[in-house]
Amino acid sequence: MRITFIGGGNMASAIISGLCKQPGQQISVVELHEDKRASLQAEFGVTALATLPARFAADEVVVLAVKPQALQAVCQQLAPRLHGALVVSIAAGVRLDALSRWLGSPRIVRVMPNTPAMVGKGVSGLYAAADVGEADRRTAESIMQAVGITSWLETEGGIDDITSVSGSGPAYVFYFIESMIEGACQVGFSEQEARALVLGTFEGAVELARQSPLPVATLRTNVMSKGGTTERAIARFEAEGVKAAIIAGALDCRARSVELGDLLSKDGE
Ligand SMILES: NC(=O)C1=CN([C@@H]2O[C@H](COP(=O)(O)OP(=O)(O)OC[C@H]3O[C@@H](n4cnc5c(N)ncnc54)[C@H](O)[C@@H]3O)[C@@H](O)[C@H]2O)C=CC1
Ligand SMILES: O=C(O)[C@@H]1CCC=N1
Repeated sequence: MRITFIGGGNMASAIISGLCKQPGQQISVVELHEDKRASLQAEFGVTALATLPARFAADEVVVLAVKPQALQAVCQQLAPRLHGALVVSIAAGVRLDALSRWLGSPRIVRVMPNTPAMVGKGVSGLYAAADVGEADRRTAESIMQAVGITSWLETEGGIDDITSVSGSGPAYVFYFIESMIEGACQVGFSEQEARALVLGTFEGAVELARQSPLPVATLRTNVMSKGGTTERAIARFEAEGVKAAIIAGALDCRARSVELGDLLSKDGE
């Protein structure tokens, strides 16, 4: 498969990193910054270009991986060069009606990936309009399955929903990890020890949650002895509204995705 990424930043690098381990992929990246082009080429062996190719072919895939705010201009440059190539957009917020208007093509799949794609543990949501063919759906799905698990969404609003869970979710988890590392350092562990202890604890807890038939809340209460140490920690989390804040943050995240859609799916100047 010939795949060209437009934008070679954090998310594109994460997907490329997983994808280039698969045989038979011809991957190119169009990236404005020379230093990023050099490192993408050196790290992943991909072809890195400073400008868009003159034309694509109908059997190629173009992945839009620039910031949502840059997308309209990129689509307008791409439109005369597409020649029927399949477009996969990973941009948050920007909706299919705007993308198809800017690209002059309805052959588009929207994908909401996440950065653990870099280690083959990505979670991606996909959505396409009803008139996008089965072969194009399978192509987009196979790209994302090369770097993790995929889930088709029934409505375009599902992309906003999944952004607030798995798209942005790694940042929530890293925030929790950062906080636990800071706590461990305050107890007296070195940064290195704290990192190993916290990451080991996360890995163990996730694996236990995955393998256990018990609800996650029961796994939590199983750690909390009556009158013990964990109970004291969780009581503080509850008193400080940690759970409520995480839920509210996820809802704010979803609202921002809708808001970006309202702002960016209009035609700019
Ligand atoms: N970072 C994440 O965890 C996720 C990001 N996304 C989406 O992925 C897209 C990219 O996000 P990031 O990778 O985080 O941003 P980024 O800023 O790291 O990467 C964007 C890249 O596009 C390049 N660029 C800008 N204009 C260009 C142009 N005209 N031609 C070629 N390259 C151009 C920039 O130099 C930059 O390297 C966004 O639309 C975002 O909504 C989606 C899911 C998760
Ligand atoms: O923060 C953002 O807007 C992007 C979309 C999902 C994760 N990062």
